[in-house]
Amino acid sequence: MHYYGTSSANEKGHLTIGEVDTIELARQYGTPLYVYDVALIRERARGFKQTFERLGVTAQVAYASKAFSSIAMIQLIEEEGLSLDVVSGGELYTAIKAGFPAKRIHFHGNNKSAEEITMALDYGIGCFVVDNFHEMNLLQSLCERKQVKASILIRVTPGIEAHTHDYILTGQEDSKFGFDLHNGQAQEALNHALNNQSLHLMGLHCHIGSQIFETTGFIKAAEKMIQKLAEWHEEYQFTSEVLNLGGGFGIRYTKEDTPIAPSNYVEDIIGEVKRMMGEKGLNMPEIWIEPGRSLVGDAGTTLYTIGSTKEVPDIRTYLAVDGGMSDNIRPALYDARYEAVIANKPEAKRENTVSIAGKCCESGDMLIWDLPIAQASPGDILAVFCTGAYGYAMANNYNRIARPAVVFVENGNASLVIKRETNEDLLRLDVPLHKTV
Ligand SMILES: Cc1ncc(COP(=O)(O)O)c(C=O)c1O
Ligand SMILES: N[C@@H](CCCC[NH3+])C(=O)O
Repeated sequence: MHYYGTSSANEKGHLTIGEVDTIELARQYGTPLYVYDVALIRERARGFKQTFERLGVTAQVAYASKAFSSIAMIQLIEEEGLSLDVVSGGELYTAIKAGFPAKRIHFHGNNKSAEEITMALDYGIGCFVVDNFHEMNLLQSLCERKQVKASILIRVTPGIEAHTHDYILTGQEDSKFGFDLHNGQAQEALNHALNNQSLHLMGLHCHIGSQIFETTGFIKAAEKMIQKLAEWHEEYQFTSEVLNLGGGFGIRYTKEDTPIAPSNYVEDIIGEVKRMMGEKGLNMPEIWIEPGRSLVGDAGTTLYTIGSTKEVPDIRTYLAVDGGMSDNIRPALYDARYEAVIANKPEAKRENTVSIAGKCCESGDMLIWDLPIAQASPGDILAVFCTGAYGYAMANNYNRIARPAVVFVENGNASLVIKRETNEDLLRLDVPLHKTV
């Protein structure tokens, strides 16, 4: 049994997180329920920050809030002194409502609308990560109209094939994101930005993908960007104030996953960046990174109540829970793997093998195939680990299933940070037939 963060078993033999009994949580808040181990999020945040401090490198660690965004989550990130990456008007609005300092917000996205850009300019955010020429022109004209100047990074695709699922690859040449670094697009973007009074070009950004275990891809991407920076320094006297290396650091979901510690990712990559910048005779820029999954992924656990069972003789046993692809679409979307235990007896011998089915009307709604598990009965609580990133964030109302609640636990206390949706909530945007609005 692999216990993450502050997880443990108490004297009743129940799984605890943040010194709170998960069975009590299930009873009090209902299931499905996302439970976040706040101490583990703090530990991860501090780990990233302190590594940069130890290396003597000026840095911004921007939490990629797409992994999990809520008012409380953003406030926690602010408490830990990180910056924030947002990718939509909704994430930006959440951040502002959470009281997050606009100057430490970086705005991403491959198709930001005029409304979103206007909103970001009005809030006075710190940086736009410009993805394409359409956005560059739009941003420029909106800045001119408002008589303001925007700080920008240019997002480049360095042509790196990281080893991860195809759907979460982003740095390869054939990608919808960013300016190609090698076919002249990035240079054209640089020229455009440098010749524009409304834009202040701070540097380059790249993000090669997600759930990556090796540092080689990050280092190769950095090498390609540094090579370009050296060429542009010579040709345009352009000095990059910032080099943003994106996020993508992998985490352990199952025993097959072998990530390195977050601090080691940073040490390895930054060591090489320093060396390469020195080799090219360039000043070390401020380094920005954007971890999402590695800050919150293993801090999240989903609690479900076990319901029906179906035996397919000589083939398998299906055990159904009261959630599924509506609260965790990752197995269906990426063939993602998870581990789980029965939370009321995490230490019990796992002598059975079952497959955990969701309750959606979809054969593909399977959370875990062939899970070794203790004897389970209806009413037992199943805890699925590592659902903290892209779990709630990608939750949906398929089959009109209401989205679960989210609680934060820390030092023996639990607090509700997102309420459970109700059936009434599901109707709040509906307009009855023949009624005009
Ligand atoms: C631009 C960018 N930055 C950061 C992230 C966060 O990635 P992860 O959650 O893998 O750290 C993503 C998502 O892959 C991204 O697209
Ligand atoms: N949502 C994806 C990762 C995409 C990250 C955003 N660029 C996942 O669950 O793994």
